[in-house]
Amino acid sequence: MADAQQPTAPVHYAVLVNTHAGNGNAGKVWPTILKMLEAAGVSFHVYESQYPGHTTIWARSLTRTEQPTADRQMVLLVLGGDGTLHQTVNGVQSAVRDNPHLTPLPIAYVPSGSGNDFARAVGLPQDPEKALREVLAVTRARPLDIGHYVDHRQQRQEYFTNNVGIGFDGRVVSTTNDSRVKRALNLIHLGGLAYPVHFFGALFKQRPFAVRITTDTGTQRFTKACLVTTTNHPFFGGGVTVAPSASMRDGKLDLVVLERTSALQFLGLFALMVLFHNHLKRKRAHHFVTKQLDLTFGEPEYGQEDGEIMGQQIYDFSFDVCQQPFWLPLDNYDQL
Ligand SMILES: Nc1ncnc2c1ncn2[C@@H]1O[C@H](COP(=O)(O)OP(=O)(O)OP(=O)(O)O)[C@@H](O)[C@H]1O
Repeated sequence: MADAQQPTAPVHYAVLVNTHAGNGNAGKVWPTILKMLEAAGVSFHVYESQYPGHTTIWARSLTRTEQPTADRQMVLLVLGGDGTLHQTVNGVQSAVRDNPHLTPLPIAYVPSGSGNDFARAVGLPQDPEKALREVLAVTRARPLDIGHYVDHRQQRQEYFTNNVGIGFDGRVVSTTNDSRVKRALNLIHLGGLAYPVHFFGALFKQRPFAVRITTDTGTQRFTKACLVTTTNHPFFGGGVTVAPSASMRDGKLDLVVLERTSALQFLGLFALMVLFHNHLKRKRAHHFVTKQLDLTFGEPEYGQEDGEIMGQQIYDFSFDVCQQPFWLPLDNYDQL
């Protein structure tokens, strides 16, 4: 893949802030980040998210109106979690899809969510202040893979930086983000415990299901699938290594299918994934690396994309890969 060298026009940052990310953590670090931006003397403007989905609208409109010129390179600097980054990528890419003459604006990122899997995948510090210092030293954008899917039933399409999970991880995310337990734990600053609580709930509630999978090499049908995750990089669920060898530069997506014969067997497989990352060697685990992918489910299942709820529905998706320029300190670019 070509390394997109950018013109060295002066950078202007559009800072897209979601103070609600990370159970409010982003709101706490934002005053410090703002002071650091002012102290660095960089040119910037702040766009604060007022409601879920607002960041997509900002990113889409900025991509249309702030195309790079010889005098100015606009960079979208995201302060939030994986969900906020997801919204930003969708704003940029949907604008370019509607008007292919547009250049996608590069995205910089200061992680302040609860999972921060994208930051982990690209080797960006999890500490927002450290990440900002590194981001401000970046001088050019470089492309990385992002996933794209078409939802045939709902007739819509979407982009993702991390993964789309249908089945077990979809259920954990959906029940956690939707739950009274999480709101109660948030009040006593223990929101992080909500995931383990719902993990064990999902372990007993998630029944095996059928899925038909078509990859570059053919079609296969599974009848006892429990987790069907299409991923752009190794991590999901806040640092769990679902696909250890997944690359953001190979122009391909990794698909991991875990089958379930009993709650105990699935728990064992999941434990291997969390502790030793060697789950893909087991008989009930299946791994595909593919440029294109069709997933067709027979029954309603829960889904998540980049840690955001997709709802419970009968999924019929086609996936492929495209590129997004990122304004990040990618010292490890060749290894991604
Ligand atoms: N003004 C707002 N009010 C309420 N929610 C918002 C607002 N703006 C954005 N959101 C929502 O905040 C949610 C959380 O954001 P995000 O995913 O970035 O953080 P996170 O879930 O803590 O991080 P991670 O995905 O890394 O675990 C998203 O679902 C987004 O839609």
